[in-house]
Amino acid sequence: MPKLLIEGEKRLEGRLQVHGAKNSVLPILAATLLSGDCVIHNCPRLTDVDAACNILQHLGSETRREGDSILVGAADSCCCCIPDELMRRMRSSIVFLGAIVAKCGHARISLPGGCELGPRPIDLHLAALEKLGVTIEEDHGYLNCTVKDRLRGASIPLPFPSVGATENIMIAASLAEGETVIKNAAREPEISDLAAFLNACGARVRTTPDGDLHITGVKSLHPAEHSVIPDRIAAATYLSAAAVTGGDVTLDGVCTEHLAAVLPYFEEMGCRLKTAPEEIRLTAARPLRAMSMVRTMPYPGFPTDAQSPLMATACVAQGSSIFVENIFESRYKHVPELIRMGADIKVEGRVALVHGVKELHSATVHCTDLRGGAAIAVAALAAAGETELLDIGHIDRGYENFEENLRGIGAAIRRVP
Ligand SMILES: CC(=O)N[C@H]1[C@@H](OP(=O)(O)OP(=O)(O)OC[C@H]2O[C@@H](n3ccc(=O)[nH]c3=O)[C@H](O)[C@@H]2O)O[C@H](CO)[C@@H](O)[C@@H]1O
Ligand SMILES: C=C(OP(=O)(O)O)C(=O)O
Repeated sequence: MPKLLIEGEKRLEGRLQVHGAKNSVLPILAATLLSGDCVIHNCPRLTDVDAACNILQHLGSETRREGDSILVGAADSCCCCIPDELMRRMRSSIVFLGAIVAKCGHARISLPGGCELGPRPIDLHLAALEKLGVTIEEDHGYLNCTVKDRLRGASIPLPFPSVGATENIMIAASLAEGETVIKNAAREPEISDLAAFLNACGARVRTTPDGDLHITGVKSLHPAEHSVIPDRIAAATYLSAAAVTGGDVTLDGVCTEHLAAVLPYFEEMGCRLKTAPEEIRLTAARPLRAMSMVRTMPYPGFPTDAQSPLMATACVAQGSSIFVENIFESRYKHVPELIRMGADIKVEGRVALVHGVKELHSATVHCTDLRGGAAIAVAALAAAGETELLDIGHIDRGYENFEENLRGIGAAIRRVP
């Protein structure tokens, strides 16, 4: 199994281009099933994106990569079934359900994979699709879904603004008869990006000032060309890497606005930020100062996906930082690995208390999940000695050219088979 070897204590300096957002490109690729013949630009090279293309191919669409673009051909006939092996490869496989039922009127899928962050039920997805007229029956780990006639628009109040459920409803409701209103819809930038793509294909999706999403169903969608937004979580990770190494790094191709909840924490740590709409320069303080409380919340709050990379920087900041994880029940799996590297962290339920230490040291550590793995790599960049990072397949799900990017700004990091 490949692993990363990271020799720490190298100051990061230079410029780095941030890739397109994993959490945008995946639902957009699912939605292409309804429009066909699309060109999607700024698609990162990630194993999750490969998985999405494999699902599209299995369903009957051709996909071809040209540079950072993916060309998706129209599926003449859709096979309507995603096998278990493909479903398990990522969380976003569930977002294909809304697309398949809208296109074919029936679907057979099993449960999705993705990072293990505690229970990740899909009850909100299924209840919403039922409201749109889908009948769902469980059959030995598979869901058999059927639509009588056509999907019908409905009022769908979400008890929690689930990102995936909002996406599934948006895609399915685009071809439903009549209007769908999603109350308490997720507001993440990736939701707006999916809406922009659907609208480019002829859908009618709009957000009202109170944050509700209104989707007026249309008869069919047409092909479109779309460019995916920058990955705000990759940006937050590379800023964390710059901060923890006392570095001076400029990120290109970002959307600063999407990072509004994250950037103030770097300033609190004493880092200087110079921002333009598509560029952020971080000049780190030495030593870093602890952060006040970081509470993860749905957008526009602090993103749960950025919790672990920021925690890695807090490990070497002077003073104590508090993290409160409000989105997932079990998103501190990286903590025992950081402790192996000398971090001082206590976890109680949703709260993690990080006492900054003077120095981290190298160790043999495992990626526990995607962002947890990236966080451990960030810590290793600051640690004395050479860290051996295992199970790096998690990192490949969400970071394009992770080690090349970091090496380009001065990190001593290499992948060994
Ligand atoms: C591929 C993708 O875009 N992944 C992101 C997406 O995941 P994902 O779409 O899975 O996240 P959700 O917003 O749906 O989940 C948030 C919370 O709602 C709960 N829930 C969700 C659905 C449901 O049917 N029932 C239910 O109880 C989940 O268990 C979790 O506790 O949003 C998360 C929250 O911003 C991010 O961390 C993930 O990176
Ligand atoms: C949790 C994440 O991904 P997924 O939902 O695909 O598991 C993530 O991107 O941090």
